[in-house]
Amino acid sequence: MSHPFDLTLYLVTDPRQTAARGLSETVEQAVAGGATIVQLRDPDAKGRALAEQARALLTLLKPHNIPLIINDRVDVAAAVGAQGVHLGQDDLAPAVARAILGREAIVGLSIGSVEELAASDLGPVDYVGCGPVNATGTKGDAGGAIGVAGLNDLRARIQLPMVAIGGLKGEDVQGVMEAGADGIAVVSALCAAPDVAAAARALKASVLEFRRP
Ligand SMILES: Cc1ncc(COP(=O)(O)OP(=O)(O)O)c(N)n1
Ligand SMILES: Cc1nc(C(=O)O)sc1CCOP(=O)(O)O
Ligand SMILES: [Mg+2]
Repeated sequence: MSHPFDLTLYLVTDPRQTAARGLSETVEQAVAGGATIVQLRDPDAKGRALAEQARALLTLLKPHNIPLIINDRVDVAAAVGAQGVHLGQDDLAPAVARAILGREAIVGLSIGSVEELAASDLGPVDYVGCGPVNATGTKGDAGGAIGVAGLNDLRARIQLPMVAIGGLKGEDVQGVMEAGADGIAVVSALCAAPDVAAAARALKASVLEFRRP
């Protein structure tokens, strides 16, 4: 049984977009506004630097009982005792992450198409991240936008908790939630917002308003 988690409002961090405000300050404000889960994503960071960032975020998130997910780096997640890891189709396989991190770890997997779904072992997976729903400037190697229709298609085939990701703004929330997502994962809508807490509050209220009963 993995740590409890709530996909309602999933903050994914980005080193460029948090540079001015600072990583910890950005995460703190997002949590104040209602972010329910946080992923540390810094694809260019070396392991030691990533581990230091992760430890700082764990200290910050612990009193709020909010899980920290490490993007890609199962070794760093294990080293710092993070609650989970998010893996893509080219990262370590979920079964390997599960074997390393144990049964309590939250293991997320990216699925961007029916073909990727067919090639994936969802047995060791706790939730899926589906997208990009829209075009995004945050991830240079993201696949083509799948839109709400693509999300609908994946929802019909996947029983696991699902978070939608990719270019999501307030105006997209109704569509992705009506397609059956359990929440939204965002980088720029929070990290680049002038008021992170206010942006988080507004996004979360919208997710809760439009979530399927
Ligand atoms: C919640 C969530 N969903 C999808 C991704 C993308 O993961 P991946 O495809 O491995 O790409 P990178 O983020 O590693 O560049 C994610 N990170 N989080
Ligand atoms: C990290 C990530 N993964 C994606 C996927 O489709 O798997 S899109 C993405 C970046 C999302 O950033 P923004 O909210 O700024 O568009
Ligand atoms: Mg990855």
